[in-house]
Amino acid sequence: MPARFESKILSPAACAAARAAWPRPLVFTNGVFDILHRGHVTYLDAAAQLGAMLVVAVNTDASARRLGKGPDRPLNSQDDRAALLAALASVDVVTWFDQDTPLELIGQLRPDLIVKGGDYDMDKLPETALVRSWGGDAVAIDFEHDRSTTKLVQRIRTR
Ligand SMILES: Nc1ncnc2c1ncn2[C@@H]1O[C@H](COP(=O)(O)OP(=O)(O)OP(=O)(O)O)[C@@H](O)[C@H]1O
Ligand SMILES: O=P(O)(O)O[C@@H]1O[C@H]([C@H](O)CO)[C@@H](O)[C@H](O)[C@@H]1O
Repeated sequence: MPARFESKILSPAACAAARAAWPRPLVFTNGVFDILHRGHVTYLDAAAQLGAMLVVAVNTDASARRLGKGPDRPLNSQDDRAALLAALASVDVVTWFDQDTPLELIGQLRPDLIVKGGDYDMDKLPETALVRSWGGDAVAIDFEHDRSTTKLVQRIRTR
């Protein structure tokens, strides 16, 4: 019996087909989310409160590997990373992208707001100009918890 949250995980094509019926404002965020931590779930809850629906896009394993976060990263597969995100009450839909950036997917879904954590300067992201081109906006949510997957991996490795 699949867990109820599995139905939140949609392909990019399914998202593009469904988006016209989605409530607005539509909030979009993306990331690798390799080992989910308190910083992730806190910013995702804040992102969800900025609109009517939150879509989270994860990098495929191949895309994540090209980011250079570490030779053995991601540790968790795309499917597992998507499942953990889908299990969160603040997340309405999880999808994925195989490119180096979510630019193409954002162009297909046309969200009203794109969100990242406070480690990003949104004005430097190409996706910001894209979302602003149709009147949307881009915000970075300040960290409330000093966590990172890399730090967790390092702690596990040096125990
Ligand atoms: N401590 C944190 N608080 C709030 N948001 C965060 C935090 N860490 C990462 N984020 C955000 O979570 C999303 C996913 O980031 P990512 O998967 O790179 O997390 P990470 O912990 O930084 O991982 P890594 O250490 O592997 O880079 C991004 O939008 C990022 O801005
Ligand atoms: O988990 P991360 O490293 O925050 O996710 C990356 O975010 C990048 C960001 O959106 C700037 O474009 C993105 O390009 C990259 O593909 C990862 O999702």
